[in-house]
Amino acid sequence: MRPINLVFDLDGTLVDSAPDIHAAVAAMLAGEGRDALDLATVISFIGLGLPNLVERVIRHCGMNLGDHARLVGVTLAQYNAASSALTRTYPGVVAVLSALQQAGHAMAVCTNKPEAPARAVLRDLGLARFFQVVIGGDTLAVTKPDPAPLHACIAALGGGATLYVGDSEVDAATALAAGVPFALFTEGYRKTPVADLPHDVAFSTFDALPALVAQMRPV
Ligand SMILES: O=C(O)COP(=O)(O)O
Ligand SMILES: [Mg+2]
Repeated sequence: MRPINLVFDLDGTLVDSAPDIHAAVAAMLAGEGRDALDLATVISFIGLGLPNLVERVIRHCGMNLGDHARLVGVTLAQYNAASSALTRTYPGVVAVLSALQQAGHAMAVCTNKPEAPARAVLRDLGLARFFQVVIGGDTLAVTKPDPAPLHACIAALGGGATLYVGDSEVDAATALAAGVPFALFTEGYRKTPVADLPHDVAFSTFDALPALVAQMRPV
């Protein structure tokens, strides 16, 4: 098997981070004198980064969009204070990343989460050592589904054959826009049926990923 590049999405792919995102939103809402949203509602807002998530919360709650920048700041501060307290890796993630690293694959994270908390989550959950490159939602001027963050990850890994691994509509669109093969993790935060999400391969448990990587023909 020839080593390839593996680029991973973070939220809903490597880690179930929704409980901490939910808590940060709840703390922000409490500061505004409002009740928390339920977890499923917050999960439905994850995918296009924190500023977009806060905008969706504001619209959902009938709050003032003029407060958007302030509420993004409040939510990010809350999240930075506790970005990994309730966040867990999906089963098998650490063992599989170890095996893939051992096999010589170069690996990166391409997330719409801001870079600082993305790095904190990776560090706190023992994942940082697997990734040569981390690009977050505020690293470049554009975010996924623009293909630039994924292309920047691949370039930073030295170019060459790459598989992008993600859980959501945004990831499928990013892979298509970038012209990169896409492996869909089906147990994350997607809202669309698997059959309706463009993907090359799909998997529901991480122990299935190495075999899918091995099947990839380097181009
Ligand atoms: O922060 C988000 O909204 C999504 O993050 P992700 O790109 O790691 O899924
Ligand atoms: Mg995701």
